[in-house]
Amino acid sequence: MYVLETRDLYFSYPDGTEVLKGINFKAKKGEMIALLGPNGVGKTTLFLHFNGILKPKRGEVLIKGKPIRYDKKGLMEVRRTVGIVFQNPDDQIFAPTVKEDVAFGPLNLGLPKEEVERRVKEALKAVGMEGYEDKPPHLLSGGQKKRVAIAGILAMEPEIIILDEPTAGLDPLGASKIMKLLYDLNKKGITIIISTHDVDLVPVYADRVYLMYGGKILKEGTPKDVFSDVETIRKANLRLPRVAHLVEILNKKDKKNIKMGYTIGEVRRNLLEALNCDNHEKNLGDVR
Ligand SMILES: Nc1ncnc2c1ncn2[C@@H]1O[C@H](COP(=O)(O)OP(=O)(O)OP(=O)(O)O)[C@@H](O)[C@H]1O
Repeated sequence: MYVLETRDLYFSYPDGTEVLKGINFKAKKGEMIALLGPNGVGKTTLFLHFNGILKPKRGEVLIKGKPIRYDKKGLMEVRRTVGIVFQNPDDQIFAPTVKEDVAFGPLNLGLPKEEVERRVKEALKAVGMEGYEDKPPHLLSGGQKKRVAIAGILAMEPEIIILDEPTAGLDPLGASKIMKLLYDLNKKGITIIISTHDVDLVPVYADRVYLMYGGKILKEGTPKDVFSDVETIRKANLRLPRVAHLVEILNKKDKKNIKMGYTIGEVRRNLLEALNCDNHEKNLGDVR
């Protein structure tokens, strides 16, 4: 059984813009999935279907095998299981202080005060924002706001967290830190689904990739499955990860024969192999 599934999903906005054209998407418990696609292909629109904010024109969305019910009770149930972190934290954070903001969701669930306090404390700890409890969110940096938005969702203790372009607008260090945080949350068992057009980050963190273009899924599989189909990647106006592009150039232009890789770790290992370095295995550690 899948924790989240869409079957032949179609959606158009009221102005007639047809955005989703038959999307079949499946997430297994504990997976870290990247929905990869350039601007405007419908990633956000698809995500808004994952917890019932938008209702499909045709097809269905299933959470843990059950179709979403779009009445108040059904939507409450879905939102306990699936949390969404929007692209712009300002769309999500509105309370006067960080702790009130993170407490908002659990309070709405009607949980006792002590339980809310426990969840707020744990969520802020998980995102590394302890000590900011009384700070007004509008005084935080972009990266800190993103963390608070994630904490607000974590405090709901969802099984699935959907993040719309979690690294957008962050500097390289901030982006890596957010991805590391998501990686750690995923290792604790939370299913994570992110949308992104950052092709360098995807192979490092994702177990599986959906490549979206023109309201359709063009390809699905492991990062290796998806990125080895260079033609489809380019058709979707994306590119290979930089390190894979380097291997492509070395093989094509310099007539080398280096095994392809998609992360720095993989390419480093493959280059060392090609250079016949005999001691590389024990020095490499994590090949991501
Ligand atoms: N409320 C709306 N009414 C009409 N059209 C909309 C609305 N919201 C989005 N669209 C259109 O739907 C299409 C898909 O938008 P969406 O935001 O889902 O794409 P995206 O892949 O998330 O893009 P990005 O990577 O830029 O965030 C775009 O053509 C957009 O202009």
